[in-house]
Amino acid sequence: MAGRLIYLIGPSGSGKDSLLDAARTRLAERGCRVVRRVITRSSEALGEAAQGVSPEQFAEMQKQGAFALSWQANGLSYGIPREIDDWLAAGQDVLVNGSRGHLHETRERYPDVQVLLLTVDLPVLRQRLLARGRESLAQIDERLARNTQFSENLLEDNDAALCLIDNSGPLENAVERLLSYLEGGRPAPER
Ligand SMILES: Nc1ncnc2c1ncn2[C@@H]1O[C@H](COP(=O)(O)OP(=O)(O)O)[C@@H](O)[C@H]1O
Ligand SMILES: O=P(O)(O)OC[C@H]1O[C@H](OP(=O)(O)OP(=O)(O)O)[C@H](O)[C@@H]1O
Repeated sequence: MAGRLIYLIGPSGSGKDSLLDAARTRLAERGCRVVRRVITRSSEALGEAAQGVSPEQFAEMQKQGAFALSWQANGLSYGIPREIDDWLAAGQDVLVNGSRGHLHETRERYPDVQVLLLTVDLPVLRQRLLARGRESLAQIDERLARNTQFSENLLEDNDAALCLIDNSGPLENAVERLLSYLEGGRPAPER
């Protein structure tokens, strides 16, 4: 049986990278692969979460068909290596740090994709982006503005296939909800 493609989305700063990092070992124990993305952001070049490449390298990789999915956002290009198709075909679950903006295309290519939306209360989100200190104030405001565009649409769609995980509290709570989702198909109810 084919594995499940699980597509984790959420606002910038909602904790997608943190959640995947914190859950990495336990996900591996359950046979779930976390995709290492290709990003035109050099500071992530050494991280487990991403391979940093130049825009030229990215364009070349894209031309060679290296990506199963790819998108542009926040001035960066992101690619999901096409190896995920082999993993899925071999029955492995695959977790992707995805893009809200690319959800439609992802669903077209992978109709059975399972979508997890990570949410954080707005004041907490702003604080976390400021504390992360990776972007300038102007960039943070751009990211927060990008949220309004997506969050309302996603939540108003009343999309039954969308599963929500709140990360306004301790990260460990979100980790537990992610893992119980993987075990049962749906996370335990919010406490
Ligand atoms: N549950 C949490 N409690 C406190 N801080 C968190 C929590 N989750 C994430 N953070 C912090 O919030 C910031 C944004 O998280 P990050 O994983 O980079 O988000 P994303 O990948 O969605 O942009 C980081 O500085 C991270 O350490
Ligand atoms: O369409 P959106 O949902 O807005 O997503 C755009 C991109 O932003 C995030 O990446 P990244 O981890 O580089 O950014 P972040 O840490 O600020 O979330 C996300 O994983 C997408 O690749």
